[in-house]
Amino acid sequence: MAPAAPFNPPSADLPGKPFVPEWVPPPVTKETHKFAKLKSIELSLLDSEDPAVVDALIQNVKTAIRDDGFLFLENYGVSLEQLHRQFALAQYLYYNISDEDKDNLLFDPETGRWSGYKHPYGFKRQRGPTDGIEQFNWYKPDWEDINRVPKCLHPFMDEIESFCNYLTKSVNRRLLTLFSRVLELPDDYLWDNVQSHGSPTGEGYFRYALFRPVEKQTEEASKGLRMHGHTDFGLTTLLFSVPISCLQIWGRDEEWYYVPYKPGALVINIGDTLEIVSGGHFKATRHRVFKPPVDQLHEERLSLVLFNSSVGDLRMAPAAESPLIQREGCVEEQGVYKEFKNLTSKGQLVPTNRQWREIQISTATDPTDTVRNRVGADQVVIDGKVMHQREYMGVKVVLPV
Ligand SMILES: O=C(O)CCC(=O)C(=O)O
Ligand SMILES: [Fe+2]
Repeated sequence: MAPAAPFNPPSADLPGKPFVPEWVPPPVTKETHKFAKLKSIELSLLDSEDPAVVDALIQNVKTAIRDDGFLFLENYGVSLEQLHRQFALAQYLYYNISDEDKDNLLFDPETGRWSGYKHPYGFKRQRGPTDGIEQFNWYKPDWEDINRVPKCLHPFMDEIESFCNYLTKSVNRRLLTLFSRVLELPDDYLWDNVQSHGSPTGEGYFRYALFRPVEKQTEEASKGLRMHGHTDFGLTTLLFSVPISCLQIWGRDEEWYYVPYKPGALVINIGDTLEIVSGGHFKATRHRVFKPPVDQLHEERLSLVLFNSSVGDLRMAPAAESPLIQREGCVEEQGVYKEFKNLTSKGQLVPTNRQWREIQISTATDPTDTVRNRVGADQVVIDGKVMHQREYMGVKVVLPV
């Protein structure tokens, strides 16, 4: 393939841009116990003129996503300095956002759209117990109307928008090429038929999140959980590897493992859509956010995330044209693909992508909710393990706690 152009953002020093203090990565944990060993993929190898190199790359991707459902992505075209500038902007946001913007731009997740500012009092618009998580999320309307963005970020929207355009239209597009090739489909199959378009994040969204250390009361109520075990509902999620270790991944041995810090790397999650479109060959990544190891308990954690979403009106189904699926059939051992297949085989319509996304956002529960998070309410015991069980539009979702 023609070599992909590296990220070339607008300058940080244009006239009128306020000074933004550097982001200094906090110290890495000394803890090594219960850390995952993730496979790492170099995206730049897709440009190689040697077909053997490209074949080996596709094989590596295939193994990583079929075995683990997650991988590290490196050499994708954004330098560490460019990335740290985005973390500096996220940090700047939380030092400078006004109370007026916090009120005016407050999210309303009950609409199914997690757009705007999330206060640190839980996942509902009304304030609940403190969870210490602040977020700003850009959806399509937030890209189109500057008044939906905190004022302190207005001078930097050129950089933020160009970052998201690069992540979506270069990094994610190349990533989808790798996945299309694993399915033995044309390079742009997933990009053209499944990925949503029309804004810097399509119908997906981009997030600047800040996790502050929590009080004892919050920690006790949530048992250290900051976000429930879940799978992302979209196509792929691009998470930036961060020094404060809170993100955990559910291993094949049914234990949680922290994702280690790899400076500059992206952690790639497979979303529900990709599990379904691949007929279960790719597993949606089961992950959660948990308190960090003891030596990081008092640190603030910034997290930047790009959620790539499939076309909203699409009813997800396996890509029947995939030679891999035709040859090997679908893989039904677990997960959302199996549940969708059950519905289809009963002659029922599966949710559209937008419905699937919006129902989960609008009914999200808090890790601090001691009424919902117990056996008999949202939890069940399966084979001696406590699992979180929800049902969305007739689709049962069972996830590790
Ligand atoms: O902040 C993180 O590392 C993960 C967040 C996450 O999983 C999500 O928002 O879906
Ligand atoms: Fe997630």
